[in-house]
Amino acid sequence: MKRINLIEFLHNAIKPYRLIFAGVILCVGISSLSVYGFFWSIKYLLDTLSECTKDMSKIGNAYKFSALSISFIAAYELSARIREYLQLKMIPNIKKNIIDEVAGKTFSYSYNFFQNFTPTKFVYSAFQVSESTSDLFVDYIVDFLKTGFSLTLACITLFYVNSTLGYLGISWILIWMLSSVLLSKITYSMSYKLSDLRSSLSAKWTNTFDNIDSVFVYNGVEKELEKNKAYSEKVMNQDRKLYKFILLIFSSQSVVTVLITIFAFFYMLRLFKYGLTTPGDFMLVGEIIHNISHNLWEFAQDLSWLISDIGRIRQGLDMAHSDSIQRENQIQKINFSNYDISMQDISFSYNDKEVFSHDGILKIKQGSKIALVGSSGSGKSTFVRLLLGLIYPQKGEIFLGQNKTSHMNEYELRENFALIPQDPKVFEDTILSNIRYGSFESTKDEAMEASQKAQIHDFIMTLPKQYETEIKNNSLSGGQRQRLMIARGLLRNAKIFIFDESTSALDTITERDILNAIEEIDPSKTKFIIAHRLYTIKNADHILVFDDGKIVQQGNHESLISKEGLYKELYQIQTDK
Ligand SMILES: Nc1ncnc2c1ncn2[C@@H]1O[C@H](COP(=O)(O)OP(=O)(O)OP(=O)(O)O)[C@@H](O)[C@H]1O
Repeated sequence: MKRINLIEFLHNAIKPYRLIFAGVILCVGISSLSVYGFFWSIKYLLDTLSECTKDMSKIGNAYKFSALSISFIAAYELSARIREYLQLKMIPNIKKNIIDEVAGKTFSYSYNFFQNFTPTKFVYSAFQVSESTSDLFVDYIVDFLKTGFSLTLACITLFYVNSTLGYLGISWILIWMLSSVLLSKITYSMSYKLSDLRSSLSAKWTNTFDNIDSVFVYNGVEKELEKNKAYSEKVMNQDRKLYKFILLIFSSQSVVTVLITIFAFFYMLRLFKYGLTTPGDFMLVGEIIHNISHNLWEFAQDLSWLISDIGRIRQGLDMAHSDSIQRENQIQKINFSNYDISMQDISFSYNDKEVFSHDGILKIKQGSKIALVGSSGSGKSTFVRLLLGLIYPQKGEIFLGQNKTSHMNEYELRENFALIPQDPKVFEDTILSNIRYGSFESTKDEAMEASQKAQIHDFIMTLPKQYETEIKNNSLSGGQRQRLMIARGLLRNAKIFIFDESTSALDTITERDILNAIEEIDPSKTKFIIAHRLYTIKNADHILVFDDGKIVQQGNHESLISKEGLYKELYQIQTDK
């Protein structure tokens, strides 16, 4: 697993805006120079005014320095506003791109990743990455640049006034920065942990809401509140720890600032006493000390928040990259003369625990109707996921036509399938969009035809906006969702249909009608039907009986019922014969 490189990630985010970013840097430089230009012109104004107390003929110079001071203020304001305008052109776009990039990366993960992840934790972390990354650009990069320019100019000015003060300034800045950087390592690990705790807390809340029926029916509100409170306390403690630490750093830095200010003022007074400084120099040094102190504070604060943000970004990126199974096979050109399926010496395991295997060759002819039966957890869905290329066997090969599925492009492989899942969920969109998900190019008439076959059309026509009605999972019954999925599947021009327990939530009459609709699907299409109710698959061409991750029996209904075995046992239990 390759960790996402943070620097590369930030560099990619800023790359398209190089020119604007260069403009921002230029504006920051002009602003800093204007501030110091202002300080210098005020120094000369002050010195000229003090000479004017003796000789009024120099008042013309005072006007010149006043005009210069005003120009520096104007230059500062102008460059600051241009910088903000440039940031406006850049920041919202960077934020959007980062959200898009995180979303795009998500879909490159394997199906296994989605089976095991917690959506809220992921979404929370992804948004943290986006927000924190844009903060990096808005607040920190610009602020650090400002601080860098300002402190450099401050040191140059101090050296010009007095070299002792210059060395004092440099030492102060270096010690402060070094200690801030060293201490920030501790802040970083604290922030990383805090971000992880926060995203886990939101995942806990979602889990509670996912179980809302049980929470209400089993009077679990108190228990849920308690559970979540325990977690929010953990978050609070970690938060407090971080704040305490930052306060400690800042307090020690405050002491240093006061000591240095005392020294600088007494030292300047001494120089003044011996006529070595002018009132203008005094004002200049006072301004610079104030400026250095202000900039160092900004630096320390920015650094602590920057480190917190980097902790958040790192945690989000690590989480987004916790994928483990990736395909390494070469993608090859595909070629179909038929859509027969075959498997050879297959074995698939989750975390080293084998959940499906088949020794030897299993062949399924194009156009056959295959039933998969067996108890819960026996491996039927795993078998289907292997066919769909959602997971890949650690051992053995699956062929579609003459092509190894592991060597096929995933999109090209899945184009051949329509899946009607066991636990249907809808997109929060219109009914029509949900059905047309089966084929984005299909027309409304085709979607309506599929809905009729799936026995859902009449229901749709009773809705206020019919096919344009917006739906949510909770606004449809389980059976309605199942029929919607069947319509979606029928709309796809697939070669292989997989019906995973797709009539389990339907009443007997609707179930019969749907089974008839399945019968009517083009006979050249292969159909897999996973069913617990064996009467629904009696007329299948071939029945595969699963037990404990293996196909333990196969044949048609008559042949299976005529011999002792799991199928006969299950059939007898269900029919009471
Ligand atoms: N993501 C996963 N991680 C670990 N084990 C898994 C995962 N998904 C499924 N399993 C395990 O694989 C085994 C086979 O599961 P599978 O879903 O294929 O069974 P099934 O026959 O389809 O069951 P059902 O009829 O209840 O849907 C089970 O023991 C299950 O616990």
